Amino acid sequence: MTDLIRDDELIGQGARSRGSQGQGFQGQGSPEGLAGDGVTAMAEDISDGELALTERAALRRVVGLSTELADISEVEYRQLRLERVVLVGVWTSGTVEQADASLAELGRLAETAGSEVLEGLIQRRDRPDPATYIGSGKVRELADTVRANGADTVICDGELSAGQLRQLEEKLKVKVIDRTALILDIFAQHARSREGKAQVELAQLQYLMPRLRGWGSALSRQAGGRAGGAGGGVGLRGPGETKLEIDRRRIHKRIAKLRKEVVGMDTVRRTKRDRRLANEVPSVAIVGYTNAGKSSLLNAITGAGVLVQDALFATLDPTTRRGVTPDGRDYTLTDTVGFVRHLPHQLVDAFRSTLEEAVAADVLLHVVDAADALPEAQVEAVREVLGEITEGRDETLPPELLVVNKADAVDELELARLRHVFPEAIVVSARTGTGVADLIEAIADRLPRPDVLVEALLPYASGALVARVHREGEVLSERHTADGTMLSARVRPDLAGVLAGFTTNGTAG
Ligand SMILES: Nc1nc2c(ncn2[C@@H]2O[C@H](COP(=O)(O)OP(=O)(O)OP(=O)(O)O)[C@@H](O)[C@H]2O)c(=O)[nH]1
Ligand SMILES: [Mg+2]
Repeated sequence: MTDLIRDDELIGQGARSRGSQGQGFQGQGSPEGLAGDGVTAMAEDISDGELALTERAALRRVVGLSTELADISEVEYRQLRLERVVLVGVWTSGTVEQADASLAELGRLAETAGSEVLEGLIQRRDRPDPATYIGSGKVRELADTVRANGADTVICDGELSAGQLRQLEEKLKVKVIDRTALILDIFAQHARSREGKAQVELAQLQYLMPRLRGWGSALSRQAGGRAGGAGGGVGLRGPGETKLEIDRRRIHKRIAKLRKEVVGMDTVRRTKRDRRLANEVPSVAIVGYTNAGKSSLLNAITGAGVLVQDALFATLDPTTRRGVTPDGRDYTLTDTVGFVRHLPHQLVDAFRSTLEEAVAADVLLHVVDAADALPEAQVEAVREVLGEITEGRDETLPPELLVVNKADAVDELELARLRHVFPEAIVVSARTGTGVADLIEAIADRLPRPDVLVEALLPYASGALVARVHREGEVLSERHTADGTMLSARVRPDLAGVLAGFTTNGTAG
């Protein structure tokens, strides 16, 4: 970011100055910035299931290098190839802080997608201009900013129509994408599982359908237009330019096929889940805003090595790990894809099955980032999407356990404020471990209790069964007698059935 541009209507976004808690634009390792702090921070424990972003980014970079610019050095390449973007937002309602935070977030999203953010502009308007998103007079100022900074892409903080995108591109002579395309692009880069990839492609095609005619044409006329070619750059990866050119019917067909695939994969996952449910292992789902520290908390609670990165949408595939309560009961803990303000509805639809799984858990662990500029807005955005998922169904959301994370990253004053705003929340730091023990207790408290009271005398030869009662049930008393272990416990019906085989005199019934 360079200087602010300020006048009555066009308000510069001094995003760098907002970066005190690592929420600004600087220092966040973008996928291209391979030596960035985010990347090194996660280097130690990456589970097999989720290979590092580093690897994906590296691959992407090498591909570009070999196909386009094989004869120049990597540094030169990166300067040429990295999108240099200018952000622009229309501020229609809310406070100036909210408008700033939205654009700062757009900047982090852009960096996550591998772009370099040069400048951010916000225009105060009652509503976006139907033709050019920002007012036509301001388009010229934006064009000047673009030229002055040598930018090659403009990213708009909203969802634009095909007409708006086309007109802006014609006037600005650079590629124009919107927030939705950017988020879809990040998802396309990050999706790893077959299901995740299908879900993202589906969402991208649904986004592209109404925009097929026109958008991008302004640029393809330009010599070396960046919207075309291999990879297409930010906002145009995934289905990409070649698929843009196939006709609607074929896209429709592809969408139908993907839908079917997603449904099929959903069935597989449901079966797995049902198997878990049949075992009646209680489940906890971690939900929350992207980068709130969900994966870090999963690691802190279970000791798992799930990918953690200071990048948005590091996690796209739900990961399930085993957790144990302090009194030894098992439960499952599932990490989920993060939420973001204005999560494209195409993505909500595409990820519905994944999110539904979270919503079917016994407890929702809702993680909020204390160090965010607007933690309350994070909570609101997450609850909104969760509400959308259960909308029109008689299913209700599981009880929510709100967790304020990154307590180490804010001062006492802000912590006190958050405690006041969210009196029910548990305040933790996944990084230092503060509060994690309390959190584990709180989870244990909220898990459904096994409800069949049994007394059984288990012969010493049945040590494995004793261990199982400890793991799955709640042991009320345990005595070692001459005949075996005398247990009084609350267990779930299936285990009660097994234990019914043992009378209190220790013989199998
Ligand atoms: N200071 C501080 N940083 C934290 C804490 N917990 C997580 N972080 C950092 O926050 C960033 C995001 O953490 P993740 O666990 O990947 O967050 P996430 O919610 O899983 O993010 P996505 O999967 O991208 O949605 C990483 O850089 C973490 O190191 C904490 O308690 N304190
Ligand atoms: Mg994560």
